[in-house]
Amino acid sequence: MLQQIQITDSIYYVGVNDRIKDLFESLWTLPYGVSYNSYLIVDEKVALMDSVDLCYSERFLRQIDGILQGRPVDYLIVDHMEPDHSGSIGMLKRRYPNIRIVGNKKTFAMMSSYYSTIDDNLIEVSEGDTLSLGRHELTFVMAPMVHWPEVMFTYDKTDKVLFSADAFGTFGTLDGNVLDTKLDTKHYFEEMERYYSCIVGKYGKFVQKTLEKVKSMNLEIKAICPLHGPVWTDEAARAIAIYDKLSRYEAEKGAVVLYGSMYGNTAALADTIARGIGSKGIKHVVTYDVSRGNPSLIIRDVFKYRAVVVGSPTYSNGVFQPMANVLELLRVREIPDRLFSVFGSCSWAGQAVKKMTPFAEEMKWELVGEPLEQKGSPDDADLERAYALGMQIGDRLNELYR
Ligand SMILES: Cc1cc2nc3c(=O)[nH]c(=O)nc-3n(C[C@H](O)[C@H](O)[C@H](O)COP(=O)(O)O)c2cc1C
Repeated sequence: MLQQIQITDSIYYVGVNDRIKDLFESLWTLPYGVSYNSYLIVDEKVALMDSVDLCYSERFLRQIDGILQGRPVDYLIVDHMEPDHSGSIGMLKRRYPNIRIVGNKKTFAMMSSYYSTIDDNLIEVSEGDTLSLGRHELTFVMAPMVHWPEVMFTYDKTDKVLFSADAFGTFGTLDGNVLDTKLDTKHYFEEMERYYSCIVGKYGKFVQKTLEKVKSMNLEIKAICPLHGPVWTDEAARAIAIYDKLSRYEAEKGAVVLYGSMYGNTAALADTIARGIGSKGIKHVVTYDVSRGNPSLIIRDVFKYRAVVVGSPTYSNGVFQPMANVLELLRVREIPDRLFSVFGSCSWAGQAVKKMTPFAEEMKWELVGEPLEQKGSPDDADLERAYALGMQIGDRLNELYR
């Protein structure tokens, strides 16, 4: 029989890798692919923890069959309804007609909207409810908005495993192994920052609430099983620390310089401002051309660094569209407490700088320096003003991170 991947004596990994999807949520690049994780607890009763994207149902069911050898799945625990995890519920229901589906009130409201035919054998649970599988006892912990409103965690008291839905998840397929102790975790941790910022980033307050709640429960946790990426055992504390830091929006000393440019004028200002910042000893200055830069890296870096500097040419009386798109991506994430500076270029009637400047107020960010706009190609005086703006940003960063 094919060797199965075990997390504990009676918990198996039955997830799948996706290297075909090129954009997660049709937005975020996947250079290392992504895994959809699911876990099987084999006891007197069998429980399956979430499912996988519909495209991978067949492979998923084969793995389950390989472990169960004809036994049915008794319970499907739905910690998260997003289609990359709930997509195979219909297949499971057809394969195991008596399967009982466990979720909370919000889970089932969503289930009826996504899969209207799945309406029987539902077990509704609330905060703190338990379910015994025989030896294993599962406790349900609500984690609303740790991505979606219906999200819950499931804690297995017996093996001390926390099934954490999308929390502590990361991009990247699971190649060769599943447990952190058996993987080179370096790129998973890098991808974790990008995953968190783009996927969960808007919901920092809710992540904090759930982290505090789980902490106050004093659970002994030997393994965290998220719905994407490695199972965290030895490195669980590091994964928790990253989620904690990012959900507090804690920024490092550094600047992200974002610009759009058709003919190089705004680009020249951007490089000059970046040098001004660097001249003050700021080592982390990351500059992106927003027409080409990967939006997920831009968002990740705005989560990471304190200063955000944006530059745009005036385009048809407004902000250059690629920059407007980036500002919108940042706006919806409601990242607090950043420094903000604005610059731009125009030819006859500048509008971009004027229209971008109120973004500071909207986000409650601190505006550093005078917004800078020049006409046509920047001359020496313009470049000197740009350099001085960069120095001002560097000075402010040095003040804040003494
Ligand atoms: C399609 C298009 C629309 C523009 N619209 C305006 C405008 O409404 N007002 C203005 O002052 N300049 C306008 N400009 C001029 C640019 O803002 C100006 O050339 C600027 O310096 C370009 O900066 P860049 O070299 O960074 O692309 C427009 C240019 C183009 C190509």
